[in-house]
Amino acid sequence: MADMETEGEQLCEAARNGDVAKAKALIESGADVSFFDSDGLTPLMHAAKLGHTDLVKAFLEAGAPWNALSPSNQSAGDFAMDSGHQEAYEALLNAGIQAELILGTIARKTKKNGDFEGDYLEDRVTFSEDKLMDSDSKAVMMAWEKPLMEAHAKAVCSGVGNVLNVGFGMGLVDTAIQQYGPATHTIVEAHPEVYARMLRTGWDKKDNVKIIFGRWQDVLSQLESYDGIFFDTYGEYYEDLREFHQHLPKLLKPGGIYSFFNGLCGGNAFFHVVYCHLVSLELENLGYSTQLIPLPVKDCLGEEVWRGVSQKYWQLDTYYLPVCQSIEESE
Ligand SMILES: C[S@@+](CC[C@H](N)C(=O)[O-])C[C@H]1O[C@@H](n2cnc3c(N)ncnc32)[C@H](O)[C@@H]1O
Repeated sequence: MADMETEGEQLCEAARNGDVAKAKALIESGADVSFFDSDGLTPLMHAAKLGHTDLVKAFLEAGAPWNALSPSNQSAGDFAMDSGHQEAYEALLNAGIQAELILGTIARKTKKNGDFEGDYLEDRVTFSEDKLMDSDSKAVMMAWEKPLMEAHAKAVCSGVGNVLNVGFGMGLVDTAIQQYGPATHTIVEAHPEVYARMLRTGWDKKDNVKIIFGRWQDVLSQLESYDGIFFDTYGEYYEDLREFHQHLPKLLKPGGIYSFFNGLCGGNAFFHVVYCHLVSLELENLGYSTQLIPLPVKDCLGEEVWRGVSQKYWQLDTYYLPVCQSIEESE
């Protein structure tokens, strides 16, 4: 045990010194590449912090976890990114994308807005002026997202015509979509209380609105094809988003625009970058190009926003709004 610890410490030291030969010798003699030192840092984090790319690669090849987190919730990729070590950053980014393509260890196992037990659709929800919460005080939707929802609406309504939104929440995106006067505006919503509130507030009375109550997975046969589609559900996994994407060729008209709430790994800057790449790659394989439009969100996200909410689902300064369209048409 003591030996393992000493070897681990030595590996961290070799990482800090950029000593590739020493690090390789230690790894060969059985030193643990996933060792955390007394500061809670791994050899990979030390190497990334100081931009020792050869070591970053050697540790990754030896099986060091790319997604280990320091006590301040930073991964090796965050350290490389923050210190401006481009090469080390790219090596970590590639490792992250490859690992997630195969294993999906992060976002595939976390639901939107955090990991939680139970079925959200059977829970009670509470509405207040600035948020919609589930029974665990986790935010389903919050008013700070209004400018983002307006930007999403603008993107998916750029050609107006027929628009589809999946997930009503607080109706922010739908209110914005209405302002563009689409010919038809279809809304899919699965939560009975959210649906009841839609009826109470007259959404079913709007001329161009068609509400489909149910999980999108269960009502696909009632959907048509659309000029603009927005997707923003809650209590679902990354796998559900991927599954929705499989239906895009049927749901999106030629020339149509698709966008989704990009909250992927919103608690960690590097993981977020990995997932932005991953989702873009997966969409590309389906024939769609993805443009990520940066929108600053720091100013609308003071600490007070999260009062009473049990989990901050977004902690980054910039939101990357995805705008997807068929590769053929975007060329
Ligand atoms: C984050 S909110 C949407 C917020 C919305 N974009 C807005 O602007 O207010 C997610 C919504 O998706 C709904 N939802 C969750 N799972 C769903 C599913 N499988 N199918 C349809 N709606 C779903 C939730 O009940 C919730 O109303």
